[in-house]
Amino acid sequence: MSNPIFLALDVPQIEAAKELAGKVKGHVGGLKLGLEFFCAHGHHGVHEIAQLGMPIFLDLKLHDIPNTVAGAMQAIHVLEPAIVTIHAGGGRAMMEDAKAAAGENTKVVAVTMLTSLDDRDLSATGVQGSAHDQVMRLAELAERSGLDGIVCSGHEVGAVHKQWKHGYFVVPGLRLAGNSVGDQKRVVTPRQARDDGASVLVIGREISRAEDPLAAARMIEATL
Ligand SMILES: O=C(O)c1cc(=O)[nH]c(=O)n1[C@@H]1O[C@H](COP(=O)(O)O)[C@@H](O)[C@H]1O
Repeated sequence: MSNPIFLALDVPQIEAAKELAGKVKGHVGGLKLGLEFFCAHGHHGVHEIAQLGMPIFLDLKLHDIPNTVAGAMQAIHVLEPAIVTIHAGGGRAMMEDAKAAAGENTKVVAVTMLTSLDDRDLSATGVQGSAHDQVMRLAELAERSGLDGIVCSGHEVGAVHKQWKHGYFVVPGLRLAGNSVGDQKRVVTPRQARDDGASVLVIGREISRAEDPLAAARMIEATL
């Protein structure tokens, strides 16, 4: 089984990102480049990181009208990302058009409810019900829209996996027991997420902010 860990390279400098990725090479299965990195370095930055030879997860969380999101997907086609994120809240037509515009080797996954939000945050946006209900609802919509999978927290991945047998499930918000959660609210351990059916484990600060990132990556790998 391939290593499910994707390291979130949430740093604005290319050299720092390369150095961090180089340190943990062989102990993570891929690299995630998000808004911070992409806004700073765009295609050039992605090419630089892709040279390290690991699968690239382009976490752009696209959310706009269908035509605009499809155009953005076409514009990143050339980068051949293994995974791209869009927001499920953009609705069915947006998700369908995003998938149609993506390269055939790119998995398009929809963010359901960010792991930094809890039930109270959801209610403050005017949405009724729990985080669990919201994730299940949006997962069903993403499946019907023809996407490859979703992004959700480890609190929901077990239930989503039962409902969507062959889905591809990306789980961030992962912490080792007792570690600081920071801005995350729906958190589980990497092992728990894996056992409950996560396909990809997104890990950022547990590795990137560790005194010894290689030791941290190896330790997390060993828990799986
Ligand atoms: O799409 C994501 O990757 C994502 C979705 C989500 O709901 N929560 C979430 O934390 N993420 C990303 O996962 C990473 C988590 O970082 P750490 O909390 O440092 O492990 C960040 O790069 C976030 O942008």
